[in-house]
Amino acid sequence: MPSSPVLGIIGGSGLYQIDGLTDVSWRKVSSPFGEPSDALCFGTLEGQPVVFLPRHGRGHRIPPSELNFRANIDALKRSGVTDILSLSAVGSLREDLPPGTFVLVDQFIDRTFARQKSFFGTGCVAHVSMARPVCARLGEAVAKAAEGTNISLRRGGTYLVMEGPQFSSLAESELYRSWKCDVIGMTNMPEAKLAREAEICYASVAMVTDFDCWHPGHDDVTVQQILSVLHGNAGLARALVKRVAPLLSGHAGPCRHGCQTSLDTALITAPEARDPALLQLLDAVAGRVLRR
Ligand SMILES: CSC[C@H]1O[C@H](OP(=O)(O)O)[C@H](O)[C@@H]1O
Ligand SMILES: Nc1ncnc2[nH]cnc12
Repeated sequence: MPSSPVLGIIGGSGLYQIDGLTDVSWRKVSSPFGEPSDALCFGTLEGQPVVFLPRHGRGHRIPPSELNFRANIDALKRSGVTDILSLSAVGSLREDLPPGTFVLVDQFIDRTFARQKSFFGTGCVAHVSMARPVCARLGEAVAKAAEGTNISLRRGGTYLVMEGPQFSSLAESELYRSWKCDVIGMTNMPEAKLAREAEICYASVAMVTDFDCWHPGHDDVTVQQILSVLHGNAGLARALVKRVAPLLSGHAGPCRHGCQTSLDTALITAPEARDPALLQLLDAVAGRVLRR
């Protein structure tokens, strides 16, 4: 069980480093699940140990479908991370969430289909709950950190995760709006599922960069438009992270929402039927429950 909190930050498009870290060192962390997106940046932010990972790698080399989400989460777990804050660019599916708005996501609809979605498999099967995919304790810290700033933070929202890399068609965008989704992006799944399997608290701040393609009053989405809004927002995102970090020191003991004990009720494969080779891969992610 983790003793003191370590904050992991996954930076999305436009966020390839964070400011204000002391004792900084970029270190490669190996994972039995393959190559993480980049080296991890270890440091201290406002007295709090943090580990930063640029989701697409520095220079934005890796597209959403080719991200090795398992290696990224496994490497963060091996680095002692207890809480992950994801920062992501998203399109808005609602008139009242204009570009520049930050959404503290609390639900996801996973429409991805070409990704490895679990650490578990034949030889060790697990089914974790994703009913509440976001950690309420970490989410609360993010909301508190935004108070008194000029960040426009909307608490709660459903993030539709599409496969990409192409943006959605008008019919798809309208379909997701009819499902009452709030924002659309390409990366938070299976990231959130894997964080849950690895017993790491996960919260996501989705930064609206565009109105996707449904909005009659706006041009269709382009990368140029997304990046120009994002560069405007990056300072606010960094300020938010700086205020979240010290709040973690108040998080004594395991998360009461169960994020850090999610595997207690998830494993179904009988001990004698487990595959030793898979168990070895699961050493960091599930060692807590597999070793007992
Ligand atoms: C550069 S626009 C599309 C790209 O941005 C988002 O990524 P991230 O969540 O890492 O900020 C979106 O999901 C797409 O991958
Ligand atoms: N409209 C959009 N669709 C998917 N991913 C995005 N990331 C930023 N804007 C997006």
